[in-house]
Amino acid sequence: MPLTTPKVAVIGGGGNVGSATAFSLVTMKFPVSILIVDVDEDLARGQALDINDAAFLSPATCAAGTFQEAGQCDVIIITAGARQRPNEPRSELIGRNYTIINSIMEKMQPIKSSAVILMVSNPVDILTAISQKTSGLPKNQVIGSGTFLDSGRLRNELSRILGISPSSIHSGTLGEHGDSQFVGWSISSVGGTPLLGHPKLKGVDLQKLEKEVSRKAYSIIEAKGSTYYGVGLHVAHIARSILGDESKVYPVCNYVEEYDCYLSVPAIVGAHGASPLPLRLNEEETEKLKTAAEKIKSFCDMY
Ligand SMILES: NC(=O)C1=CN([C@@H]2O[C@H](COP(=O)(O)OP(=O)(O)OC[C@H]3O[C@@H](n4cnc5c(N)ncnc54)[C@H](O)[C@@H]3O)[C@@H](O)[C@H]2O)C=CC1
Ligand SMILES: CC(=O)C(=O)O
Repeated sequence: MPLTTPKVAVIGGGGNVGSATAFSLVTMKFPVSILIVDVDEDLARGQALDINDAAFLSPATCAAGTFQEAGQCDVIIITAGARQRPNEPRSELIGRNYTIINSIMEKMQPIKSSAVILMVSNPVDILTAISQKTSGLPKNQVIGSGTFLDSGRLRNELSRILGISPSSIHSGTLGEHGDSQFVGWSISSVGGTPLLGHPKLKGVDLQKLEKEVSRKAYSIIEAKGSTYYGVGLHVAHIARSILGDESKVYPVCNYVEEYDCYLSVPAIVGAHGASPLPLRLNEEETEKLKTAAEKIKSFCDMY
């Protein structure tokens, strides 16, 4: 346990995802000082006051702050920027969010050398890569929420089919937090047994299931305009694993040397940021991962 209370900044914390993340951190009941930063300072102040009312029942505290203060936090969560319109792919947000993310990186300088940046804004894989370059932090200290949320969605669906708790199903979505994401079926298991042999999966259209999981955000955005509760809690769990150096394994967007690219594969998440685990996918899935890496790299090359 650190001797001083760790500090987390949520940049864009005035918005839906940022405030849901800050609120989730408070409900997780560990000591943390949360700083809400937003270009809309009134909104940031209002969210901080509201969330701090909830923090009364938790060891966490929440206040509004500046970009400079955010640069000195232990974990810097970035949720600022535009969100998708109905039916819009995440990758189309790059034009709107590239400038925003660069301006945030500039305003935070000098960034604390041991800080971990946790990107959430979309397109998350591309913005993670870009913010690593502009922040000047080592590659392992800049990560994105990646496909952790998609993996949660997948495990919820599998839980419904199998009648097994989602936390006991080891399966995940990999690659891009976007339309090219895919399920690592060949490395999925339950109770130490390969998932694909499970009798309750017989007759289940796995391709359809995979598609529904990858389209879940579109369905939510169509119905209510944006997604935020699910991502907020997933991001809070990633932040806690970093702050507490918990070494949890999550499929986050992290730098994978083999592909010279940021993309989601299972990684150990701790105070150092993230380090990818060796991955043994089958041939077809390896091809899908390569395709995802090429797609992400081709976008990054344009910026
Ligand atoms: N990675 C993931 O799994 C998910 C990512 N997202 C992404 O999160 C981002 C935010 O979405 P929402 O919270 O729904 O949008 P929102 O519009 O509710 O909030 C965005 C916030 O960013 C602030 N902002 C804009 N420019 C800024 C700047 N230069 N500096 C500081 N703050 C700035 C705005 O004032 C606003 O408060 C979007 O890019 C969205 O696509 C959303 C859900 C899941
Ligand atoms: C919006 C988004 O990226 C999601 O909910 O997956």
